[in-house]
Amino acid sequence: GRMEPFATTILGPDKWSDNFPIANGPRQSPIDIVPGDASFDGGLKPLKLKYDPSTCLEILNNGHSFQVTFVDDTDSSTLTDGPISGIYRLKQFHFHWGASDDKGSEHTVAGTKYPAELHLVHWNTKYASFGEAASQPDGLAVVGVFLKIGAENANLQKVLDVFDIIRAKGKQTSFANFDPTTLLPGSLDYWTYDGSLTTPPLLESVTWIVCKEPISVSSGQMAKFRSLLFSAEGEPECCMVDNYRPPQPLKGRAVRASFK
Ligand SMILES: CCOC(=O)CCc1ccc(S(N)(=O)=O)cc1
Ligand SMILES: [Zn+2]
Repeated sequence: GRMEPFATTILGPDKWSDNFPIANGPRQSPIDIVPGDASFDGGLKPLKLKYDPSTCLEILNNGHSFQVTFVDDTDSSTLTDGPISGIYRLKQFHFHWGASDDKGSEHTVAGTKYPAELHLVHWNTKYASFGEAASQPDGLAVVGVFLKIGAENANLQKVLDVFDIIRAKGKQTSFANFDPTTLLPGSLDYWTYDGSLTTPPLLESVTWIVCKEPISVSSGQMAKFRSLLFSAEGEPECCMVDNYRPPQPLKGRAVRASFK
């Protein structure tokens, strides 16, 4: 059946290349972002994120993270400008996190790991669907936002409050009228580079847009993330933690900065 990318009992990131040889490809994600090596590009536009909360549909535990999915049959929730051209539609957002506050993000900044990282996944409407876009070099655009330990995040809490319903793999529940804009940092300064999905199928179709400024999360809220399970009901309980892929080789790619 479908491979569980992170479940410790099966295959961790080091084994993915057996089934997905692209794991050793030229544009894999995540990467370590070295600010001093990023080149400022004055041609990069500000990100334009326009989200309609009424497109928010449900929240589910898919066995390797939890994700909030959106209705994407119209241009109601979109990403435009920034480093991309055209219109990309929001499909879902999800997170990656660690077993403790000293790790959990996928991208790192000069080697610094954050306790978690938010991914807002968008697909290029020049293609017919997410699935088709996911196989194209310009098919997807993912906005990454780091989470840093600090004040409790009231907007994030709205998501954490339904965790008891989706604790086990395969559980889902309706989740309406959530505005993902409330999870964005004050500044939308970003780094951008050409990369991939960070979990199988690891397709090299993602324009990565990583925000420089983190949002806050309290240590107690991080503990709530860790109450989710990789395992399904009736299976031995396996805490959903460390569902992040470590940084991958840059292989000559340029990382551009939208800011000086
Ligand atoms: C074509 C089927 O492909 C999928 O379902 C990929 C889902 C998927 C979406 C986003 C990401 S991430 N962490 O790179 O933002 C990984 C995997
Ligand atoms: Zn992700």
